[in-house]
Amino acid sequence: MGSLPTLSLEKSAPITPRTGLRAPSVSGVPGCVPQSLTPGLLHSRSGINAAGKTLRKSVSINSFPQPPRSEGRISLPPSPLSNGASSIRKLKTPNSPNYTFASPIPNLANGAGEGKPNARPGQRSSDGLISVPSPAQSRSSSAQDSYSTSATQYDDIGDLGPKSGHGTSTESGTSKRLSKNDKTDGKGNVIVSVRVRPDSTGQDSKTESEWMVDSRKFLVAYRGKEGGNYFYDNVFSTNDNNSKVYDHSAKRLVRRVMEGYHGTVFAYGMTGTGKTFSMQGTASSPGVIPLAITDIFSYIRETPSREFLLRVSYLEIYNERIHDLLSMPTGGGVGGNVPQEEIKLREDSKRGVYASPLKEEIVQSPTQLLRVIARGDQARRTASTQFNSRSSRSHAVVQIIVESRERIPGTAVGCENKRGGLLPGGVRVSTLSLIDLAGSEKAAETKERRTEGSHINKSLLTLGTVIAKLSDSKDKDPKQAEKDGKHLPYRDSKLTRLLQGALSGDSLVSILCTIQIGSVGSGAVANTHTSETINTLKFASRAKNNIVSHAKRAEEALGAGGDGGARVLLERYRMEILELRGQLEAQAKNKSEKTEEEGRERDVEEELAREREAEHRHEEQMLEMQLARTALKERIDHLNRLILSSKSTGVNSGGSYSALGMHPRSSMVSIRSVATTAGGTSGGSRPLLERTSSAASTSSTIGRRASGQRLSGSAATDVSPTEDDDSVGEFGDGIASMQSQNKALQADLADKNRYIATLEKRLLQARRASSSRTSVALGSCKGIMVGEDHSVSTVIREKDAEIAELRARLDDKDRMLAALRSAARSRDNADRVDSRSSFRTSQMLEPPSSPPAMALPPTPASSGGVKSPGLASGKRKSNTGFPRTRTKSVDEMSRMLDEMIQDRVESGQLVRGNRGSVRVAPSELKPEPVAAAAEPITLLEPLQRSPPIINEPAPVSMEA
Ligand SMILES: Nc1ncnc2c1ncn2[C@@H]1O[C@H](COP(=O)(O)OP(=O)(O)OP(=O)(O)O)[C@@H](O)[C@H]1O
Repeated sequence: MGSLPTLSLEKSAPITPRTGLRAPSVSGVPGCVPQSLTPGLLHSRSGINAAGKTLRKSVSINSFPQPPRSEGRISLPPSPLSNGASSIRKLKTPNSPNYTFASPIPNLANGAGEGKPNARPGQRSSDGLISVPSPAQSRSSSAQDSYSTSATQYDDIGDLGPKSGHGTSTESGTSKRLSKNDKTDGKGNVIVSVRVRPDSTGQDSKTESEWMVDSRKFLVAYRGKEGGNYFYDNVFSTNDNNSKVYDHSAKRLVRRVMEGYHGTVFAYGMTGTGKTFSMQGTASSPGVIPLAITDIFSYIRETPSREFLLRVSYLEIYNERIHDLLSMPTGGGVGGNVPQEEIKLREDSKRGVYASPLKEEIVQSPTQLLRVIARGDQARRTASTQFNSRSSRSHAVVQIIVESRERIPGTAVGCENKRGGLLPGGVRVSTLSLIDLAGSEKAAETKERRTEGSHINKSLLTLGTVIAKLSDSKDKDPKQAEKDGKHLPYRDSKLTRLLQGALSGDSLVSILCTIQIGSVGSGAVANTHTSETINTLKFASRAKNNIVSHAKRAEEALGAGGDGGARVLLERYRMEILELRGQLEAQAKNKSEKTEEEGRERDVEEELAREREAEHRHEEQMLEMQLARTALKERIDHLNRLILSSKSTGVNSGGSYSALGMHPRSSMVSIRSVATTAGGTSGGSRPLLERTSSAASTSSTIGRRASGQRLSGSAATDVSPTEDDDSVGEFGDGIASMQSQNKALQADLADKNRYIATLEKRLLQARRASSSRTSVALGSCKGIMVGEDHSVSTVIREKDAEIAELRARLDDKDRMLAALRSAARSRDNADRVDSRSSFRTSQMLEPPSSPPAMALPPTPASSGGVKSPGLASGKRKSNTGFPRTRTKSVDEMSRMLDEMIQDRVESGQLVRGNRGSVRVAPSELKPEPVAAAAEPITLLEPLQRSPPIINEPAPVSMEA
């Protein structure tokens, strides 16, 4: 109209954020019976209808107050709702002969026919529903009070209930039905509904008498100035609740969106007429958005043959700027915004026009989706206006993007075929846009409201203009018309730009226009209200007439490539899942291989360690055995020498004196070997060495010839066995030699005991170590150490046997030693007797001039009967420092002894050997003393490893 009325506006309250779904400010609507229009009652009643009562819906056009002129008033842009009248044909007034209020609707005043008019096929029942059975596939919504009756039809839907007879007509007085071409020209894809909001005051109003709302005829009629009949796809009376509105205007569209079509539902109307109430509803009466969400998830549940992925975005266009409501802090409101990256509208050949960058949240449940939307509602701008204390000051657009893909039977996530991870058919993407437009308003008090109103009105005006121009190109493809130079001003506002796809035919469209025809206050306000209502009705009519939708099912995007494909999250996620699964499998494979390799390495290392340990143990055992064997061998040699020495003592003594020269040497050898063998393990090494020197000194004491040579260093060991044979006792001092011999033997005995103790100790240690290792080995590695354990135990047994044997030999030696001591004592006694007699004899006889050759050992020094220099000169000096007088008497005694021996040889009592040795003649042998010594020799026979020293077969003879 171009002029704005001067209105007495309420003071605008500051803009506050919404709190989600709002409770209705008007109660008493549910439960009301549908209005019915009875001509007789048109002028009698108004306001909210009560149960069982009819409503007056029209008043006399003459009583309607004229709107005030607006000259010189606020220069807000003209309301688009009042600006499009010129572009459409004028409605006929109620005076038109075709317009009648005398509809064949039964009088419901008596209640007889309440809700049950004489329904004819194809006509609505009293509640406004078409009496057509629901199609078989029609699903009942899970929302309360949902209906299963189809509300409209779409171009490719042959199975939906026919409703084509109830279209729209703006021809006054003519209930023009949709032509049969509606189905083919795409009009069936556009649903236009009008909802009448109940009067908030409940007061009678003259304006109501001028209106007639017949939901059964889909008619809104105005009898005032510029009056006419308006037919739509749906007309919802004040009694119709949100559920019914949804079922008839959006339910089918939502289903089609789930099947792959794009769908747009938007609410249009003057401020405060119930757009937000219809779109959002309340907790007790959910609106289009929550009911659509419920149906979306119901559809997903009922369609196991496909898999779905849902994303949601929420934006608002406020003052011609796009804001992302999901990225804004809740409760921000105007002035409380944090700076956002500017969101621009872009166009894509596959996506059409879209806002970017825009946050999209993936949702998996109705509750989650509702929470996301409620969060966006919190951030949406609202303010108090003249007609609405919580007026939406922006256009709000909820977009639910539905991705779906056919699911191959038997394949769940993770069981995809290996053919590149793609399933036949690809992914289908469709979008459901649910738009709550800001309400147009005529004037505003504050500058802020005026600015908002200016932008709101401008965008709504552009929307009206676009729709009006669509009429001119409705016989053409809108895109083709665009090419032909038919300019459609989509770009003149963000709203029309965003709705371009829907308006140009790519989408199924459902437009819900809200009006209020009740009392709205003063006459001026009422006039404005009526004007806006008429403009809304005209907008709805134009939309129904002009928008032609050629919506087609969205193509399925194959793969993740391309512009469209890149946006298909379902496919991207699938590819990502496949990729991640591949990585996981590769990692698991690597891990298992690594584990196996580590296990193998560990096994090899353990095996090596075991081998090393076994080798080490074996070496230790070998070393111990070697040591023990060496010690035993040397000990055995030593014992053998001792035995032989004792034997040779008996043999070489010739019944007189033992050849003690053997003892020092044997002792030295054995002691040295023991010391060497025992090494550091024996604490007795020092005493043994000391013993060596003492033995040497003892030897030197009793040594007769060149004892310095014999006792010096290794010379002792250089003495050949031949020499031993002839090394008879050369000392005349039998007492000293026997004592020395006894001492040496005792020392040897002590050494022997010590050595055996050491051996036992070592064997014990070896046994312990072996047993502990064996037990460990058996515990950790059964069966592996059995052989070793067996060998170790064998060794231990052998050692035990050797020890037992050694002990037996030791006992033998002890016995032999006792026998020797006994023999020595007997000999001492005999020697003392002989010495005394010899001394007496020497006093009576002249000593011989030459030493007896027979008694000398066949040493190099004495071989050939040559006297030693010492002996010859009579100046031999003992190494041990014996007094010369003593040496001399010994010499004399020896000489005498030699003479005596010579005498006995001559008398046949003694027999001289080939090499100068003497022995008792067989006839003179006395068997008893030999037994003690002979037995050990026999016992020790197995130990003799060196050849016997005794060359002569003569038995051992020891004088008692
Ligand atoms: N059909 C209805 N039944 C009951 N109450 C209604 C109905 N329609 C709207 N109302 C109430 O009217 C008031 C205004 O409604 P609503 O905010 O939905 O209007 P609007 O068209 O969205 O206004 P605006 O454009 O200013 O945002 C709310 O309190 C709402 O509860």
